[in-house]
Amino acid sequence: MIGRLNHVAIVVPDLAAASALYSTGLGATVSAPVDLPEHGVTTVFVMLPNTKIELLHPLGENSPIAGFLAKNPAGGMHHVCYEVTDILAARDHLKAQGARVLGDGEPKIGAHGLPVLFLHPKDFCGTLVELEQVAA
Ligand SMILES: C[C@H](C(=O)O)C(=O)SCCNC(=O)CCNC(=O)[C@H](O)C(C)(C)COP(=O)(O)OP(=O)(O)OC[C@H]1O[C@@H](n2cnc3c(N)ncnc32)[C@H](O)[C@@H]1OP(=O)(O)O
Ligand SMILES: [Co+2]
Repeated sequence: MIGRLNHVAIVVPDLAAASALYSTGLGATVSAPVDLPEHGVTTVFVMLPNTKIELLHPLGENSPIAGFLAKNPAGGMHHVCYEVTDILAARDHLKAQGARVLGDGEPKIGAHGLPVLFLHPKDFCGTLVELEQVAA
């Protein structure tokens, strides 16, 4: 059901410092920061030849990553995002097996303009999983 690894996300306390670490330090191509108020995050994408790294910082009052940053003040790996071609079929398949879909269970439009859903970390080996629907 899942396809390619779309991105690995890292929550960081300072987006500018993290961007510099990846661009100047590691020599990667790094995007400008983009605010996603619907998701309560600001994102920077690090482009790698085979996948992406998503640097995340909380945005607004009720950010879903505020608690994670409070617990991990230096930052830390936050989620992995796998591609699927039919996100509603994937969701229903996972729900039928008892996995918890976060939020209201309906896909939101994610950082790449495509539908995304999140699955509870306690149901996936302690790792928060994002699913992103891509073209078949
Ligand atoms: C848009 C863009 C995109 O790519 O398109 C994005 O990615 S947006 C990315 C940001 N959006 C999201 O993450 C949306 C989905 N996430 C959520 O709804 C929430 O973050 C959440 C429910 C996973 C956790 O919320 P929270 O931290 O406030 O809740 P709690 O503190 O009660 O956490 C419950 C338990 O899960 C653990 N826990 C929390 N976050 C994570 C994580 N990222 N990875 C692994 N474990 C985690 C906590 O330590 C705790 O464990 P213990 O009980 O053992 O202490
Ligand atoms: Co993500």
